[in-house]
Amino acid sequence: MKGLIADIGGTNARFALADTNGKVQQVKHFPCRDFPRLADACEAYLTELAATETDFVRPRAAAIAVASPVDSDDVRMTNHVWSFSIEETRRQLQFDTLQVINDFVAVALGLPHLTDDDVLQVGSGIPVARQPMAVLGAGTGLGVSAMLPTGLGWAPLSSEGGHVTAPAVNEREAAVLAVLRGHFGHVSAERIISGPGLVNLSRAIAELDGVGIDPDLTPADCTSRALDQSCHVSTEALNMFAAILGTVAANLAVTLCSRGGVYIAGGIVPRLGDWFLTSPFRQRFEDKGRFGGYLAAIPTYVVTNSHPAFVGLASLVTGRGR
Ligand SMILES: Nc1ncnc2c1ncn2[C@@H]1O[C@H](COP(=O)(O)OP(=O)(O)OP(=O)(O)O)[C@@H](O)[C@H]1O
Repeated sequence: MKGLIADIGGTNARFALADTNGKVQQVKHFPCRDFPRLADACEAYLTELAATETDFVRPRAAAIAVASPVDSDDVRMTNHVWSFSIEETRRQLQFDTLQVINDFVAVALGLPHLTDDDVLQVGSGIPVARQPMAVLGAGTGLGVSAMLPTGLGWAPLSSEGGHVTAPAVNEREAAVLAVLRGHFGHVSAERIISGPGLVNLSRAIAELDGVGIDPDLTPADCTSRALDQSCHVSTEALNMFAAILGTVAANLAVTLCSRGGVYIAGGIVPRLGDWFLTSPFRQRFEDKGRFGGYLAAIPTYVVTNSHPAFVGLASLVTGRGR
């Protein structure tokens, strides 16, 4: 029987079915804000499937990834208003089993299953087998995780690493961070490396330069204006986003000794296409003083598979985890 899998971010709820071989089918996206509760969004997906599939059988098992810490039955989304009890949701949706994990733990679980078709390498470096693999991804927030080798196979790392303090590597970044500190107090990496972070960067740069900025600027506006080079502020914001992502990724790599590679997922970087390959990201990744050579040997990849969390969730719901 197929299992239900879902990846719930701060903006989007994505659902699918996984068959017994881990094949992902019937992918559908819903905006989180259209539903009062997670259970309502799940029910809407199942109702849609029941209406369109002639041989539809309601799944008995589900694995759901959420963009928040999962350390008890009570789950509260970090970047959305939903909160829910896992057990109550299981009963409401009539599942025999409901596993709920952090969304980047799900992405990490999928890393050993990714193929060359699912990733695009940025810069040089060669992965070392059976060494930690790190992943971070900018979307509504900044997710972080890793797969760690153990004597019994791979183990995913639970992490709230998106909330580390944002690093500044030069005077200009320090000036931008000082502006943001004035607004937020503590400036986490997520305040910069995320969709809202792109807007924060643009506002801070405009404030420093004393120039006006579109009050309704969205993250997508910022990237499109940077990519078509129609706005200096957006161009600098996107370059700074890529550079600071490089520093945060390298900090993670040296912290975990992730010689198996560093993977960049999330909804933003894969949309940047070839621009990201020539962005300041990789140069900044290697810019680590005495550890520059260590980092130059570590490969970095953009995850181009559009649903990497589903790869991990499918392995979980079908019991095929490694
Ligand atoms: N073309 C784009 N350029 C930059 N940012 C974008 C673009 N399109 C969407 N975004 C931003 O990406 C964010 C949504 O990211 P994503 O698609 O990963 O959603 P999510 O899974 O709900 O997020 P998360 O898992 O981080 O909570 C929003 O902040 C949105 O404004």
